[in-house]
Amino acid sequence: MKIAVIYHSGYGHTRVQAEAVARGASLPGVEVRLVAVEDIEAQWDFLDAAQALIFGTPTYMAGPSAAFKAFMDATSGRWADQRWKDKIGAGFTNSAGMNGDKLAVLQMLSLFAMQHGMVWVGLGLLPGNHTSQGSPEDLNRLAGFLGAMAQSNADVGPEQAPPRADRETAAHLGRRVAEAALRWSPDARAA
Ligand SMILES: Cc1cc2nc3c(=O)[nH]c(=O)nc-3n(C[C@H](O)[C@H](O)[C@H](O)COP(=O)(O)O)c2cc1C
Repeated sequence: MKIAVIYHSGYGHTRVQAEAVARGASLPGVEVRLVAVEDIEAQWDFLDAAQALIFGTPTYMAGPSAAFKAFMDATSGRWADQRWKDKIGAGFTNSAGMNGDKLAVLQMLSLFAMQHGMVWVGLGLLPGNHTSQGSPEDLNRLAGFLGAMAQSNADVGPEQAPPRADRETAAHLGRRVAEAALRWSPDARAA
């Protein structure tokens, strides 16, 4: 079972989120590879062989970063022959605003996966921090559903942001994708 976490991070915050996704996806029998889009040329074979692809980008100007969009565009040959059809897909994004238009990015990532004929796995968590009993320490404190959201204060580095709740939310997504891929794979069904 192979899972690739493909991400871009301009200043390191989304890399922290990507590492948390990879940690969560690292179940027994699962090989997880973190792939920065800068290194994509050496990783296409791994992506093609993977059962699940998890996409992550910072939210820049209400969309994915230009570097991540360049990766998306570079997959058009694979789209044309639907080489990634039926792989599991999921997504995450990080930005400075609590909202910051992160949903627009998750929508774009999910549509990207749909164009490839993939099977999208959402976060699968109820919202945290949305009642008087809630706390910013809650999982899914940003109340995303389509994927994992994280928020990083704009004046601190990746050693401080995104905070633990968002890192654990990211790990939850990674674990959920790995579990879904294990259920979905024909090899797992035969076992
Ligand atoms: C060009 C640019 C555009 C940005 N646009 C947004 C935005 O639309 N919404 C938001 O909340 N934050 C925005 N930010 C803040 C980043 O999303 C935030 O700093 C994030 O943590 C950067 O992640 P990174 O360190 O992985 O690059 C923007 C930052 C940059 C550099």
